[in-house]
Amino acid sequence: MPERNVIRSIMVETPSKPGNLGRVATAIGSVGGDIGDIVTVQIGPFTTMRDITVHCENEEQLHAVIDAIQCLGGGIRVRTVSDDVLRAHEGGKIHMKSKMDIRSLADLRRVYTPGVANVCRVIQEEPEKARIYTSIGNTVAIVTDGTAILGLGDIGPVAGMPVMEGKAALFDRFAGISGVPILLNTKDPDEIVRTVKTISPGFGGILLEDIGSPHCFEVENRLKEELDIPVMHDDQHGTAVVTLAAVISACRCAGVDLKEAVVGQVGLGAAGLAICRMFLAYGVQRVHGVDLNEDAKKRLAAYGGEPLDSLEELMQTCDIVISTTGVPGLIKPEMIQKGQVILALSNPKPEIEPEDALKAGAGFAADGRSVNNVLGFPGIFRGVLNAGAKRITHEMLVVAAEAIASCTRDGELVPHPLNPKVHREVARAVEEVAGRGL
Ligand SMILES: NC(=O)c1ccc[n+]([C@@H]2O[C@H](COP(=O)([O-])OP(=O)(O)OC[C@H]3O[C@@H](n4cnc5c(N)ncnc54)[C@H](O)[C@@H]3O)[C@@H](O)[C@H]2O)c1
Ligand SMILES: O=C(O)C[C@H](O)C(=O)O
Ligand SMILES: [Mg+2]
Repeated sequence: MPERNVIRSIMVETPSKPGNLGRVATAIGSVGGDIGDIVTVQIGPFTTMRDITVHCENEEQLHAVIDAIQCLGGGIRVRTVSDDVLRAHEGGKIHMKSKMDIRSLADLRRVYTPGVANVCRVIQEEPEKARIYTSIGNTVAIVTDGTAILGLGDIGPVAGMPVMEGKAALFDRFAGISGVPILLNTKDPDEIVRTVKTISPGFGGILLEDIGSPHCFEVENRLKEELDIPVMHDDQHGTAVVTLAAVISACRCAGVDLKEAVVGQVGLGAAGLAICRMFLAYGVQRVHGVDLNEDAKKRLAAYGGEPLDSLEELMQTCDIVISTTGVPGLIKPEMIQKGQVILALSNPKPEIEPEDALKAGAGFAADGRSVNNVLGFPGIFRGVLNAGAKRITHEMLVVAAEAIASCTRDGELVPHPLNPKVHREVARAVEEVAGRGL
């Protein structure tokens, strides 16, 4: 089934006579459009208006759908075409809400002044009580400088805000954590570190998001060292955890020993280098990598991986290929070897569509929508916050990956993100390891 990323609401006017809706539906289907909801907005004596949600593979198909409806004639007309996803973002996706009801003067005095003053004094005397009497221990800052927003590149922090709001929504939905987007108007590592340290008292943890390489490595390392709350760069370690989980599942299905497999990483930026480090630390003997940037290849070599000269060579020599370049269509079907595992993880579009990779002979294939760090970061933070841990360790990341793999059903590479069990199991595994270290 081809992916249908273009979703639009088409307002169609038809004469109020039987059979017209059928003609419209047939026209949409005849050019490959997939119909979602149909809402009848208005039935008049002469004309009827319906809002039809149509899912298309691309913009060309959307235009073909519109033309097919317009060509029906007989008074059938497309009135408007609107973008549902854009509309759903109006006003943003998140909102800070009070947990306390404020209905009476007594409520007001308890929530706010003068009652609150005593709570402040309690925390002043015993600062660790902030964990009990404030939301700090359940709040994570989602920090970006906007330099590597998905695979869209350096589009700036404000343009990246929909992604940060999305991560906050996922934190809430899957782990009951308040995520607060923090947009930084600087790319300078010193300034990023200084700013995050300055705001850190208000947070139980820091999730760095879509901060580009190589400065993301320095920013994360320094913050980990200088803060006593957990810090994790999602694009590095969240991604590495989920990728390891997917590969564990693929190897289990294929009856292959992962540690003996040859792993090839295309793109050695934030996600790619962390994936290589994760596989090497897990005991995989041979991890190859390619990147356009020579410094990125040197970083791989410093961790014990083996840089290669070309994508073609990597595709010919590796059993498992993972790509995180942000370049759609980089991997061509003719490069795929029979039985290869292909994880093309770039968002919003992969280096090769999974169905094209499978058609070309891959044994397993997935893209960045299913093999996505949403399976990792909510549970990882739930686990460390529950345990009151000060840092996220490699062992915690490995048990998180194994927990994800343990929730994966036969024939799948990763579990569905809406399966609440996966986030619970990741949190449980991480909390257990974190608890041992305290
Ligand atoms: N599925 C997920 O959960 C997930 C998580 C993180 C990142 N990603 C995706 O991975 C991509 C990269 O993200 P990042 O944060 O690592 O970015 P990044 O900018 O840190 O890294 C991208 C790397 O790819 C290299 N590259 C670019 N074109 C290349 C080519 N033709 N051949 C080889 N190397 C090439 C760049 O030199 C760079 O080192 C993005 O599209 C992002 O959406 C997916
Ligand atoms: O945001 C996502 O969907 C995953 C990942 O963090 C990315 O940058 O692509
Ligand atoms: Mg990201």
